[in-house]
Amino acid sequence: QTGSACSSVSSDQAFDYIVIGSGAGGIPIADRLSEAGHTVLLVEKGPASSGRWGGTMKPKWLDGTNLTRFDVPGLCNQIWADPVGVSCTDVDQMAGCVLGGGTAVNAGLWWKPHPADWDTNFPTGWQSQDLLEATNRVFARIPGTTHPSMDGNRYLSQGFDMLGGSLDKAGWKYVVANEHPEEKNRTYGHSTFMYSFGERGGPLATYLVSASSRKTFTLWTHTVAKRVVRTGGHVTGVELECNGAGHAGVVSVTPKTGRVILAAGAFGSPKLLFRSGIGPTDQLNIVKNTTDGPTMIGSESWITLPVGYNLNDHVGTDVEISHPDVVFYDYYGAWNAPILSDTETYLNNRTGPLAQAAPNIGPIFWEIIKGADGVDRHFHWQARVEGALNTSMTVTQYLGTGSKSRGRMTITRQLNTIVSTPPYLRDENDKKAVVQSLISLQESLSGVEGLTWITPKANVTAEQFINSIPAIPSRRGSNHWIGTAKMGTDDGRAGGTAVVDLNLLVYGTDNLFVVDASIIPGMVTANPSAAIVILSEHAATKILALPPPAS
Ligand SMILES: Cc1cc2nc3c(=O)[nH]c(=O)nc-3n(C[C@H](O)[C@H](O)[C@H](O)COP(=O)(O)OP(=O)(O)OC[C@H]3O[C@@H](n4cnc5c(N)ncnc54)[C@H](O)[C@@H]3O)c2cc1C
Repeated sequence: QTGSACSSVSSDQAFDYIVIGSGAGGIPIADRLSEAGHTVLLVEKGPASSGRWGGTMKPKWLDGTNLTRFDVPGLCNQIWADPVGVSCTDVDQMAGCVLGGGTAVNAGLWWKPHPADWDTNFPTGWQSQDLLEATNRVFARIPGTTHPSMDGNRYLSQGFDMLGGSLDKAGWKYVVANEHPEEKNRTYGHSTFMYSFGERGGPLATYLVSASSRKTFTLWTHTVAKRVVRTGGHVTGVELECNGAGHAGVVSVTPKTGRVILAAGAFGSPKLLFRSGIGPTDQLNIVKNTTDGPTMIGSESWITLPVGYNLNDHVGTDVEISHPDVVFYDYYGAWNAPILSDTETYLNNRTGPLAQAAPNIGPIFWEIIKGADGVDRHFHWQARVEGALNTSMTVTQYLGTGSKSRGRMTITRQLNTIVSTPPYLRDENDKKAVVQSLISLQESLSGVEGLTWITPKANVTAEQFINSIPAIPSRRGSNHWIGTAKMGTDDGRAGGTAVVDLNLLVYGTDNLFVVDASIIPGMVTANPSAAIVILSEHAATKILALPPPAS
């Protein structure tokens, strides 16, 4: 239904491609498809974020500038203090529902993937060799930086120096990570961020800028996609829900040749599939019993696929250490009561602590541990200056590539998505490797003068500690959700595990694709946004090469 504040979609308008969701997956592919000469509509349910796109959310000290909270690296953790109007309300996890999705709200960590990230879990055509060109294109546009402040200095680096120096003494090797993505075993380095010119940067400042310069590109914010409209396996348009602003009605794709790309994230894309009658029968029956029921596509046209299974996230384990050298900076305080000289240097030159990600992230370090099952498990450790004391560092261990545990997401009667089976440490060898990796860190830091372990305490073994933390998202979650519309050759309609094929086409359809974190078969080593942008680039090449659907 069209509400008064929503513009109705005109029925004579059609787009070659409709991309739903403007996150790490959606923006790059929308740009590439429009670059190829197609008409592209990018639909985003949230409001503008970055000032460049008309965003307005900001603290007082940014009044009079075109910057918002999303643009200033030092304000990136504001999402935790004040998520209202920014985070998704239909997902039981933290996710950005604004223009840019996760790339607008995240901490900007930006990693060139280790070759094993592709080679371990991805199928033919998606191996590290196949992804080289896409990787180069992405890093040419968004190179990332290890020193975001525009004067090249790193501010408040005491924590980095103490912890990095200690690892160095224990034999870990310093690397510039994105120059040597393959060196991820007992190595450490500075964080790399997608920031540019002292601001957030990333897809919003690159791909979206080039897309928007083309007449063929259209962006609709504040516009919620409800479902795709389809006849059998052919999608003819997208139904938009009025949520008080934006567009409403059914927007069509170009007859016969048009395509729809779901890029609404690891929860948003499955939700759209469920509401479009695509998924496991139990989930479709739930949707059938909601307000969607009367207009939902008939069960004779349902496409049964394992959407929502294969859910994964980095399993996170926080430890805390303290050292007298470490200096805390109150990044949360920078919202209401910033240090004036720091806002000045930031506003005047994009320098100083506010040009760096809160809460002073780094060092990052890596180790690979072989499990009893022979599988290499990649660990990514991420330190930040935050914790119980002013001299604390919280260090999060993430288990990535090689992890075997999986969970499931489902939908509720209220049409919210939930993590119904958390994916954490369900595999014994995952758990053993996590314990082993913690022991390895404890050993490496054992001789460091002045260093105190706050968590785990000295009288708790690594195993007891790991077992003591509940395997639930609030305690182990990393906001790196993937896998709910898995890519593969084993067609899920025939009992396989895959929802999309190697061109990211949803099985059982001829013009519906998924291009976001959902399609990733298994976890990558580090924070995943760069990997998702790379796969979006690669997907564009594949989709553009496909012949149009047979009419
Ligand atoms: C707080 C936080 C911090 C993070 N930090 C980092 C980091 O430092 N580095 C890193 O690499 N990764 C980080 N991540 C993870 C990373 O941002 C995500 O993995 C990535 O953005 C996922 O990309 P995506 O395209 O799958 O989905 P998203 O980026 O989530 O984009 C999905 C988009 O779809 C929109 N949408 C959803 N449903 C609909 C609908 N029905 N209609 C219209 N639009 C819809 C959403 O509003 C959103 O804009 C972080 C994530 C969070 C939440």
